[in-house]
Amino acid sequence: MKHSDLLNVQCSASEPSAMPLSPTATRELLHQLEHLPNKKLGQNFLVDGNIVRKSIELAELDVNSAVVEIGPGLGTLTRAILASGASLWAVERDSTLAAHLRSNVVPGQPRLQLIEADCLDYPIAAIPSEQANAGYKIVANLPYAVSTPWMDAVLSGPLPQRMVLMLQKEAADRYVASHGSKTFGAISIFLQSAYSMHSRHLVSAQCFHPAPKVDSVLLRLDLKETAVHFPREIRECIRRIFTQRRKQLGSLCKKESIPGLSDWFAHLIAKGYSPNIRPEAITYQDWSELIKFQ
Ligand SMILES: C[S@@+](CC[C@H](N)C(=O)[O-])C[C@H]1O[C@@H](n2cnc3c(N)ncnc32)[C@H](O)[C@@H]1O
Repeated sequence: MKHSDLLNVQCSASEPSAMPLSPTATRELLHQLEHLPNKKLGQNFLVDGNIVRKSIELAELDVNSAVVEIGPGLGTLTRAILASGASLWAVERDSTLAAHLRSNVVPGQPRLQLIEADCLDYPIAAIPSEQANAGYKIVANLPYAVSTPWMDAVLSGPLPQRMVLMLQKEAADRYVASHGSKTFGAISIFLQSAYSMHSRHLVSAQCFHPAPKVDSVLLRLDLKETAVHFPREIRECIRRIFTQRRKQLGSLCKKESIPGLSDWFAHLIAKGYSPNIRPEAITYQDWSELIKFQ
């Protein structure tokens, strides 16, 4: 994936009144709730209207959309998703914030189903499987600490048609890394085999309260028509191989018992790869061919 479409999104000056879209309003609301932002839960709340609008615009939502949100927090993005007419399934782990959402957002919004749970247990909230299979989108300002295990869980399917995600820049870099780079790994292969990157925007720390100490990126990913979905045992095998990424792929393949692995490796050599090739030097397209050898 190219990084040439990395754009900056500026924070906005004016803020709609219905949402806590300023650091002051957010501080006041947190004070009313007697709640201090929890660092471990990545509680950096969006306080910028431009970023909220940009997220909704990128998601292209309408009344027919089924959306999953991870970590609705104070409900800023949640309200904007609902204003599009979409139906929303959300999962929030923090009990104070879940109670706030239940009393302030859920009652007026029959299109919102909120569960208080860990997104690693409910990676696509509790969206019914018929709805998920019929097509859904994910829009979320993610808790950064769990974004990669959560993404791994999402990629086990059913796959969303589109994801508009606020992520720590380092995580986004890994997801869209090209082969041969130090950040290219198993998650890059799984994600890029199923999704194309539509756009990537750098987001200023000032767009959050409290301002995070890491850089943030708003990423839109669209499901490919030819999406490759790796079965669990192959994903685990690739993950094991990448724990020894500097070793030669040929010797790593010999240690694995996945059917078809040695045939796939022979196919790579026939295509012109060196027998001494390392896992990180294989393109995600060639990794995704592995499923044809099962
Ligand atoms: C970056 S904040 C986003 C809050 C809100 N969506 C916004 O944009 O202002 C991350 C949210 O995820 C919640 N969270 C953290 N870890 C979680 C987990 N494992 N499962 C579900 N929610 C989690 C936090 O409590 C917080 O509300």
